[in-house]
Amino acid sequence: MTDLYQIKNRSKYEVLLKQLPQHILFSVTEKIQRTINPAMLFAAGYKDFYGKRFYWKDPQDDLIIVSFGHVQTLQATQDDQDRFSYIENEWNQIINTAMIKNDYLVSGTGPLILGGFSFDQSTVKQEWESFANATFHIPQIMFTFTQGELYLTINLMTGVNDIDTLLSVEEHIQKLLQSIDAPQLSLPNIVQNNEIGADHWKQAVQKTIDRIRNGEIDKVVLARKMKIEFDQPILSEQVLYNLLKQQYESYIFALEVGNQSFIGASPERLIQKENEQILSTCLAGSIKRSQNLVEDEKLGHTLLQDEKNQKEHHFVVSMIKQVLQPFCKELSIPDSPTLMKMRDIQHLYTPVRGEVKDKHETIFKLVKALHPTPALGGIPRREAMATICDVENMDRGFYGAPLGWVDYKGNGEFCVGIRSGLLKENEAYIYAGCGVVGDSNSDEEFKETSVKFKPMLRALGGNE
Ligand SMILES: C=C(O[C@H]1C=CC=C(C(=O)O)[C@@H]1O)C(=O)O
Repeated sequence: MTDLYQIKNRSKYEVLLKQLPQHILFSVTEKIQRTINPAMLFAAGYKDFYGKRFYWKDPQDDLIIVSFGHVQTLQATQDDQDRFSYIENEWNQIINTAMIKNDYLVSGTGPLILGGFSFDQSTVKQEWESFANATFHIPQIMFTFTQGELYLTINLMTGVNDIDTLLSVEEHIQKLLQSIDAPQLSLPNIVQNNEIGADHWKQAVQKTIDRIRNGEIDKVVLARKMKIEFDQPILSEQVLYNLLKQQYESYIFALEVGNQSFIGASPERLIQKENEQILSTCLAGSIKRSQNLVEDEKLGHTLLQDEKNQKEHHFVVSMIKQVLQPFCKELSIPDSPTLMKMRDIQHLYTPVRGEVKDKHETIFKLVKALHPTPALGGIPRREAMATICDVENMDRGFYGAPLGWVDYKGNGEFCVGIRSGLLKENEAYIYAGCGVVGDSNSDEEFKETSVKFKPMLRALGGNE
């Protein structure tokens, strides 16, 4: 049993809160001396915060964020609005009047917004009914695991009963810390497993190859989905535990919105910004892995030499370079890609580093300019998006979309939400796509998407 948790300086904050006007974000950050397993902490929030939890881990485990509750939701719902600028403006307005108590100059602490943008501004939401074109939350309670330390940020929007609110937040934290325990991990049983419209999808790929060969477009990324049904509701923590065990070299995320949860293990960074420094990733071009070391190396070598995959990759590198150049004093991009090896698949990988001209430029601007890169959309962007809309016959929702966090200085990080799925009570939808170019073959692309389903299928307890 842990000792009782108390907010440091609570009485000081109570005095302060009495003086603050209403509708102001009040945020305090403290360092706490406890050893906590982040996934168990996430699970401990099931009772009080189901539907309002968030989990984020970057590939190196440099930063892990676990949050509970929402003090404010920022959503873009209109189809004709610039959702990136809208969220940026809303967040700036909140920050401009906020009272922030954070003595630590540590990235990922203090008030943040957590969430993401949908892949496109689709009006048909299909299974994604709880997710808007942009869905971000300011959490009420947020734990940040970074640089070997643990930070706790508490947020509240000032109103009428702030002292009571602060007390109830303290109680919630106590309860969370006391209920950290190994959670019930056995997954529900799969009763049905359905690759939706497999034949239709292959035809769509062929149609796209024809358009590319006709010279209408250069590259389009096409995706498909599977629906998995369980005999009982499936919970974020059950899947999260498996992803953390099986895909630890990835970004691992879970964003709960009511009874839906967007969850995944993505190897792809869209953009990271910390003051002047930015980092983006070109990831495109894939081949399976082999258990046999020699065979696996051969596969990697084949991928590095393969013209079709090189072409797919090159479209991404040149677009990211073109988009980031105007923002940067300098950009550093290796001349040729290397391999990124994940458990089931290997990719061509090129990191892009830069130093921005204006350190106050927010990450929103970079996300807006980059999304979707040709690793998820295509070239030219507008025509590729129209093709996706025309032939894919599904709503991508948050699949393939920017997901991450932004702090009160405009810094943050977004991954690309691939190798992911949507949990919705007894159902899960999982998504996978691949780059189509002129020399693609629809059967081969189908096989590639089957490999890309594997991480989520395994985490859901399915046969891979
Ligand atoms: C669209 C996906 O992967 C992208 C990222 C890496 C490699 C890709 C490829 O080789 O096609 C895709 O561009 C997905 O996993 O659903």
